[in-house]
Amino acid sequence: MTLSKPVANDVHAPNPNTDEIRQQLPLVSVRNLKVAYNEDAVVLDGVDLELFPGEMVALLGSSGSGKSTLMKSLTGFAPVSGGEARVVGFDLKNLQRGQLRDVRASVGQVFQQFNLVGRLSVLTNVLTGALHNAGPLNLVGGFTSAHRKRALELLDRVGIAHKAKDQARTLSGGQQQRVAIARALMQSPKLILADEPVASLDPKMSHSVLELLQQIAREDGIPVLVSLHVLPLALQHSDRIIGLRHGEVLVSAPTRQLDAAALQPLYEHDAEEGDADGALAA
Ligand SMILES: Nc1ncnc2c1ncn2[C@@H]1O[C@H](COP(=O)(O)OP(=O)(O)OP(=O)(O)O)[C@@H](O)[C@H]1O
Repeated sequence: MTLSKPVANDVHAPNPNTDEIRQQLPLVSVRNLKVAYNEDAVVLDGVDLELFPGEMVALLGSSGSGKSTLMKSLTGFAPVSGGEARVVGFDLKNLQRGQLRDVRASVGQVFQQFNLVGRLSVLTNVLTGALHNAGPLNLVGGFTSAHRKRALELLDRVGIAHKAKDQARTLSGGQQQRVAIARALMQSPKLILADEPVASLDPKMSHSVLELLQQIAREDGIPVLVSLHVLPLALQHSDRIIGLRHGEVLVSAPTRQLDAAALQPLYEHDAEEGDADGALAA
């Protein structure tokens, strides 16, 4: 059985829209960001990041460099201790009452461990994505036929409509990640954050899931920020790469200008921990 859906445009070719993309307003604009959990735990310092509609941006860095923290700061799960952070039109340092909920409703999230409810059907898992925007719905009979139609369309788009009635826990890892992506799309997100979405998948599935995210970025105009540990995957599946080292941006460039050697400094001095070797593996 193959999980690969035909890709409408060639995601292996350089994004033809790269120059036009950067003439639009960014959906994420972070300047001089500092994240400190406390005085002794400054995790990010002086980080700049912009995400534009339609681009897939890979976030690289060795373990502990701050990738997850940067993603968490964009949805208020890590504190913006200094600098500026604007996300989908909201100033995270000056949110009005209720606006944090609005930010989170606008940001689809995909995780390494999929975070599905295993005993529920695939369809119900996708439907839960609608809860972000839908007020007091509940899982039992609370969804409209329009919700169900949309969820089925999304399952078809990610290539697993035939699994809609199956329990989520019976699916393979690659299939579960596709369900998680469909659930994120059910939110009608303005931005997608994917924190190590392929770390639990084999190489073939990893390519397949990253192709899907790239396709969504391009076709829907949604920026996708994806953290990765494997450089060849980042080089193949992103328009731009941001590299963190000890909480600071060391690399920020279009992917076409980079190669493995240019990214190596992100992992230097960590070799004894095995991080560089792991990152360079295909
Ligand atoms: N809630 C917290 N309180 C204090 N320190 C934290 C907290 N969360 C993370 N950190 C610290 O922040 C640093 C960066 O962690 P983070 O999880 O962002 O790194 P990462 O690059 O995502 O790592 P990995 O690739 O291993 O997931 C680490 O030193 C970590 O111990």
